[in-house]
Amino acid sequence: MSAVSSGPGRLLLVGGGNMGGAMLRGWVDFGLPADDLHVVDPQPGEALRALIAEGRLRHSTTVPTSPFDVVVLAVKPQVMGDILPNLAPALTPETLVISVAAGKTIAFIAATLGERPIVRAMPNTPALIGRGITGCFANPLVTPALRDKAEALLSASGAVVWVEAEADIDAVTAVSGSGPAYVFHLTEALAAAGEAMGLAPDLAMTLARHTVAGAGELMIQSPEAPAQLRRNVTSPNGTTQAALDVLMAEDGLGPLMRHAVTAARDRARELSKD
Ligand SMILES: NC(=O)C1=CN([C@@H]2O[C@H](COP(=O)(O)OP(=O)(O)OC[C@H]3O[C@@H](n4cnc5c(N)ncnc54)[C@H](O)[C@@H]3O)[C@@H](O)[C@H]2O)C=CC1
Ligand SMILES: O=C(O)[C@@H]1CCC=N1
Repeated sequence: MSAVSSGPGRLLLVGGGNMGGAMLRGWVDFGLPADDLHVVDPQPGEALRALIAEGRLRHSTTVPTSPFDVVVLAVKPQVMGDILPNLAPALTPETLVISVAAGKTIAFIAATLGERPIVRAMPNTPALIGRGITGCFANPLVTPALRDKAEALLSASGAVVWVEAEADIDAVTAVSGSGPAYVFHLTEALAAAGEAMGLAPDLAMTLARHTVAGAGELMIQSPEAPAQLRRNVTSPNGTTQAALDVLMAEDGLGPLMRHAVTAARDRARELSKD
């Protein structure tokens, strides 16, 4: 994190919504000075409005005319095409562009912004509490120093991993970019199952939330693999085994998850064509 504290230079974030806002929180908490952090968003949401009110960053509704060292694109993929032509005043040939937009390729971005250092990054919303993970791909114009800068910035949101093939970003999107939603839905489904067995809704949700959160934390803190942690819960012929016989059946969670994650990956591929 020292690179962020010592300054990545001037950073422009385009789009301070759910994802941009979550990354912003990490940059603010890690001490990026307000004068070096500028957000363009014509309709700032609640989180961004709070940071603006606290004086933690600069904000405008259009792209500023001064150049930036790093420009992070966090608008919806569908509006990327409208945004890119407006960015010229904020760019120098050395500006590092980081895009978190699902599906939008480096070639798509370079077609408007020109050949330049570009990183495609796929973060996730646990970034809001510094517990995200970001998968990244850098084009060949990203020097080792720029890669370090990107990694320092993105690690303000949690872990950072790099992939060697740009196409893998679509799979990263499907696994970890969208992944928090699967876990939240699992929590909803677990609570609903408890409710269906007669537990009060609040109690069922409390049990489900703490179970998912506790199991998640255990997976991070324990040296044991998830499969072993699962075995540790499963007494032979006990209650867990009865449930896992359903979840691990041929038509259980495994194929369903593969089906769902493949749908997300395929949608990322489609977004590249919009
Ligand atoms: N939400 C998530 O969990 C993740 C989202 N992403 C990517 O992040 C990007 C943003 O997604 P969200 O934050 O979920 O969407 P969002 O709708 O919450 O945020 C988008 C923001 O862009 C702003 N905006 C719209 N037009 C603009 C313009 N012309 N100039 C500047 N800002 C503009 C909106 O006012 C809004 O605040 C997408 O490309 C998505 O694929 C990536 C990883 C995870
Ligand atoms: O749903 C989406 O398209 C974005 C990308 C990953 C998470 N949210």
